[in-house]
This record gives sequence, structure tokens and C-alpha cells, in this order.
Amino acid sequence: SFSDSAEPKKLQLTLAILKPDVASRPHIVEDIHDIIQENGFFFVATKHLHLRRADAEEFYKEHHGKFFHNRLVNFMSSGHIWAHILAREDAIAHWRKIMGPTKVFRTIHSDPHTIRGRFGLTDTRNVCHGSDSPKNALKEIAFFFPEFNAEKWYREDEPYYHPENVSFCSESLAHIPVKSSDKKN
Ligand SMILES: Nc1nc2c(ncn2[C@@H]2O[C@H](COP(=O)(O)OP(=O)(O)OP(=O)(O)O)[C@@H](O)[C@H]2O)c(=O)[nH]1
Ligand SMILES: Nc1ncnc2c1ncn2[C@@H]1O[C@H](COP(=O)(O)OP(=O)(O)O)[C@@H](O)[C@H]1O
Ligand SMILES: [Mg+2]
Repeated sequence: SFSDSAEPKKLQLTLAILKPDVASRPHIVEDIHDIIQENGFFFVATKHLHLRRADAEEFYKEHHGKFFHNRLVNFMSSGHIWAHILAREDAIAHWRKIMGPTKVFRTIHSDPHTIRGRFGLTDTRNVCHGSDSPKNALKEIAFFFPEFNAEKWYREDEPYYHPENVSFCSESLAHIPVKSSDKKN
């Protein structure tokens, strides 16, 4: 018989980046990490790294030829960044919503309470990135976390991502699922 109990919606994954303009300001990084948690996201994985110019070129190849492409690639390889795999119901749309619109010079006035409205400097130094579709999220996650297996995560870990089932490791900036087998009785 079909169970008519509504299946809890699966968590969605997205790739978030904190860009060099904020990565060099630790207090703002902390504020944004707090905002992410306050918005019900789980940190699945985190990396703190410095893109080489060629890597930034590859990551933003969809914008090749646009007037801002050169400044974007130079900027993204100009300092350290934080890359996060975030999980939440409708993670992709919700992260883009709290990031705010791309062009900071407008966003400061139109959406002052968003992350970009609060911490953005210019259209290039606009604080953060978020995947814009499920397909791009998987591609961008693979770009920064080639060792991450999404199918395995959905099969083995996703069911444990409930606030009472995870412990947050501030060292690795990740929520670790406490599986019943390792639960200390
Ligand atoms: N159409 C067009 N717009 C431009 C061009 N250069 C800059 N802009 C716009 O001018 C504004 C300034 O661009 P930004 O690069 O974000 O800001 P910036 O003052 O150069 O500061 P940086 O963060 O150092 O790049 C943005 O709204 C851009 O969209 C251009 O060559 N053509
Ligand atoms: N008009 C612009 N001026 C300067 N930089 C821009 C502009 N439009 C986009 N960019 C840069 O390219 C990145 C990717 O652009 P896009 O994918 O359109 O925005 P988003 O990052 O919000 O998804 C932006 O985050 C920003 O850094
Ligand atoms: Mg984009």
C-alpha cells in the first residue's frame, strides 16, 4: 500500500563561495557563517584556498567575453576564498535570496539587508557566489570538491542531517551527522 505520509523533502546541495574581498576580513567571514547557520543551512564541506588564475578562468568560463570577465578572473585569483558545500531544503534559491542581487552598486540601495547589500564593495567585489541551478551546483561542487560523492552523500548521510543529529565542528567548519551506530549509549 502506498504510504500517504508526505515524504520529508530531500535536502538540496549548493556551492557557496566567499570571495577575496571578505575572505581577508575574518570578522565578516564569521558574520556570514553565522547568517548561513541562522538560515538553516548545514555545512557539508568547507575548503579555504587560493585559486590560480587559470582555475578562476575555468570556473567562470561561462562569462568569457563579457566586459567584466577580466576583472572578475583577476579578482577571484587575487586572494584566498572559502568554498562551502551547503545543504538545505531549496538550498540553491535560498542562498541566492540571502546573498542578494549581483550588482552591489544597485543592491546597496535596493536590498540593503542582504549579504551583498551589507558587505559588498563594488559589482566585482560582491562578497559571494552561489550556484544558479541544480546542474551547475553539481558541476561547481565537483570543481572544488572532486573527492565528494553526491550520490553516496544522499544515500548514506542526507537522512541524518537534522539539527538534533549533527554536531558542528568549527575546526573543519562542517556539520557531522551522528549516525545511530556510532551514537554513544
Ligand atoms: N557596460 C560597462 N559597464 C562597466 C564597464 N566597466 C565597469 N562597468 C560598470 O561600472 C561599475 C563598476 O564596475 P566594478 O568593476 O564592479 O567596480 P570598480 O569600481 O571597477 O571596482 P573593482 O571592484 O576594483 O572592479 C559596475 O556597475 C560595472 O557594471 C564597461 O566597460 N562596460
Ligand atoms: N556588471 C558587472 N560588473 C562587474 N562584475 C560583474 C558584473 N556582472 C557580473 N559580475 C561578476 O561576475 C560574477 C558572476 O556573474 P553572475 O553569474 O551574473 O552573478 P552571480 O554571481 O550573482 O550569479 C558576479 O558575481 C560578479 O562578480
Ligand atoms: Mg552566477
